[in-house]
Amino acid sequence: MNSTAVTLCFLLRDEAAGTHVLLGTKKTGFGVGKIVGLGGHVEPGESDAEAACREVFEEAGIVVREHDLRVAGLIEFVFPARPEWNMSTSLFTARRWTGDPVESQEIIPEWFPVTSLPLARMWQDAEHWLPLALGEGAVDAVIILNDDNETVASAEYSLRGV
Ligand SMILES: Nc1[nH]c(=O)nc2c1ncn2[C@H]1C[C@H](O)[C@@H](COP(=O)(O)OP(=O)(O)OP(=O)(O)O)O1
Repeated sequence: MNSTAVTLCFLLRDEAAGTHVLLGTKKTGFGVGKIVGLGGHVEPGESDAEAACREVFEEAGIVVREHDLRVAGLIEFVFPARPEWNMSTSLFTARRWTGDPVESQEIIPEWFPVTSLPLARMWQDAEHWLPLALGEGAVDAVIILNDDNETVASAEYSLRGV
């Protein structure tokens, strides 16, 4: 499958009210208007982990070190009607970082309880894989979108390391 390498990185913070995850409203580009994870394209010569750290800094001003990333899985997003949008997406979580989230040109960052994710405002497929990726293991998934490039035609996933 010819797909673009991208990353998503989910910062997790334990509070009295429970664990929260940093997501953000996309202001530009792919998925504009949706609440998404922080992340983006892996540049040539970069590892997935390097790209995740760079994107978190560019999109929210937060410094995450590679050794504080936990591998949370791999998702193939398949857009049969727009194969040029196909993405192979490395997922990470992190519980240690430096700084407070700041709005960037791309993202308005916001914390959400992991037990109350804003799924209605996210990509429709997120309900299938995001709760699993934020858990203890790692999720491997293949999400095939319908020709509207929004709704889910099929979602197959399995859990690693639980
Ligand atoms: N079906 C889907 N569900 C989802 O939750 N996230 C998806 C998705 N398909 C793609 N993504 C994510 C993966 C990746 O982090 C992001 C696309 O990368 P970017 O945010 O970098 O896109 P942009 O077009 O804004 O690119 P840049 O101009 O390079 O920033 O969209």
